[in-house]
Amino acid sequence: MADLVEHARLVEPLHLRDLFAADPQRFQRFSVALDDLLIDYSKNRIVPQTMERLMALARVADLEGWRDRMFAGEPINTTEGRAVLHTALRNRSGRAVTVDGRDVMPDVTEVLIRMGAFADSVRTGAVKGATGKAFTDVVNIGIGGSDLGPAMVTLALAPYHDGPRVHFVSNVDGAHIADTLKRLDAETTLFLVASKTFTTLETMTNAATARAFVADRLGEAAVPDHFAAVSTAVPKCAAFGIREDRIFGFWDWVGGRYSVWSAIGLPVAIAVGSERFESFLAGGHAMDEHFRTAPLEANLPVVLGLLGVWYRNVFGMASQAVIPYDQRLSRFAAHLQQLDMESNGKRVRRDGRPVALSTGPVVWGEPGTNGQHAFFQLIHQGTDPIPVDFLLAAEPHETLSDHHAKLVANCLAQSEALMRGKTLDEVRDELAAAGLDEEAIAALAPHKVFPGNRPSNTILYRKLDPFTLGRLLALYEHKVFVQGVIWNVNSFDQWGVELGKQLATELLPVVKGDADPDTRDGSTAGLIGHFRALRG
Ligand SMILES: O=P(O)(O)OC[C@H]1O[C@H](O)[C@H](O)[C@@H](O)[C@@H]1O
Repeated sequence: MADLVEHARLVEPLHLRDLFAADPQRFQRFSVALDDLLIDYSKNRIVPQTMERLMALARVADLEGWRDRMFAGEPINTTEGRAVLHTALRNRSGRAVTVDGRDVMPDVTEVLIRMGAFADSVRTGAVKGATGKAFTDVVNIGIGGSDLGPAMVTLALAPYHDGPRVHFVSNVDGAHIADTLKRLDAETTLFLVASKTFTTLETMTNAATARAFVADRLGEAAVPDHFAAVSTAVPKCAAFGIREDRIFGFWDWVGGRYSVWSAIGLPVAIAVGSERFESFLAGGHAMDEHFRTAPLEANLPVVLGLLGVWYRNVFGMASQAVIPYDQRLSRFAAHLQQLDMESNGKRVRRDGRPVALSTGPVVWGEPGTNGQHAFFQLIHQGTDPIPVDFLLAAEPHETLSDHHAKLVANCLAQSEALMRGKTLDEVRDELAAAGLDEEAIAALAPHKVFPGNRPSNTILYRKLDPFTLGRLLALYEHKVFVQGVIWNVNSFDQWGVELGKQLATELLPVVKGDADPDTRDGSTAGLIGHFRALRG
């Protein structure tokens, strides 16, 4: 890393405008592609030696070794003693994948076939509710990885959605399930309880409410016909009253935030059909094969990951924006937040010692063009540059006059503006041409200057179909993996979410008035006192 910091001294004074002017081949030099999926990374603050040094950093960190260990099913999630094999869920190669000497592929295939058949029977109406009616609505009850992935994918694949309506309930706030249920008829509603552990407070609370909703309207005996479950904890699903043939399992080597490829994808399969779900898996697999075999220099996740390291560790940039110019990816950033921030939001290394470098950035984003009219001011002229990933499809699903041309023009305009900026001289000339006098120009010009030299990647693909969505998601999963290797953290555990859960369990009886708040800190006790006073 020290030599990268040293190298950055050479790069820092350079402006992207000048780098483009000096090198007509810059786009060709700094773009990588997997078939139609192209990443243009030429609008980054880099020169050829930067990439060479970043690649050297990856080799020193043994990125290829870690990658191979992950694909081989070694227990690289050491704090939980688990393999990391979401790639097995989308393995279409026919190769065996072994964990503890056992090939997991037969189990993966068995569940995939069973869930596909169930999804398709719900779609055709062959699977019915207790009163003999087909399901018009499906409610997925889950949170975190058991919600964000399937919700994001279902929305992204809206043009292919020809199955029942699908709703997602995650929050323990009763508003979420109440607002959902009030639009639904119990007779035609199927509930999917999705939880890796089948213990999560939010999901268990919402599942109990949904169960009561069915039992109240259709009688207790109707419950099994209106529920299915997805979990690694099969006995717990059965204890909830879910029929064995409606329980779809997965395995502890699938992290929650990587689980949309497993039976957690059931709502997606119900929405778009098992065939399209498999096409989504095939897209993920295509990216896996690329990541596994392409040289680092031409490897999309590697390039994206290392550029992130460059900005995070050398330039100290603490956030990363992801702006899809693709409305149906409007939950993509929300999904990436869990993927990236739960994976690499770590402060100790694999060996438990404090990290030497800053780790995961804050990931955030909204679709363009909406973002332009909201927060882009800060991205263009704020004090802290923020690297941006733009995502863009060449072909829209809609043929609505020139909407898509306008969308594309806006996306390209934003990255160009960030790169070029606008100099004081350019601003002054513009204002003079508009007829302003010298005094007015002097007062206004500084406000209209854009520094430029602000980095972005543009990820351009043919069309947002299931296969491409699979490739995009796997691209970001592996990007996160690459960065975790460089930072030497375990990207696959999430101990940071535990303390809040523990304290919530302790606080519940206090909030309910069954225990005394005096043992809490002054703020918490004070808030509980005020809460109780407000509740009368
Ligand atoms: O699927 P579940 O076991 O219900 O877990 C749901 C989510 O909750 C946890 O708190 C974890 O931080 C997430 O990684 C997980 O996806």
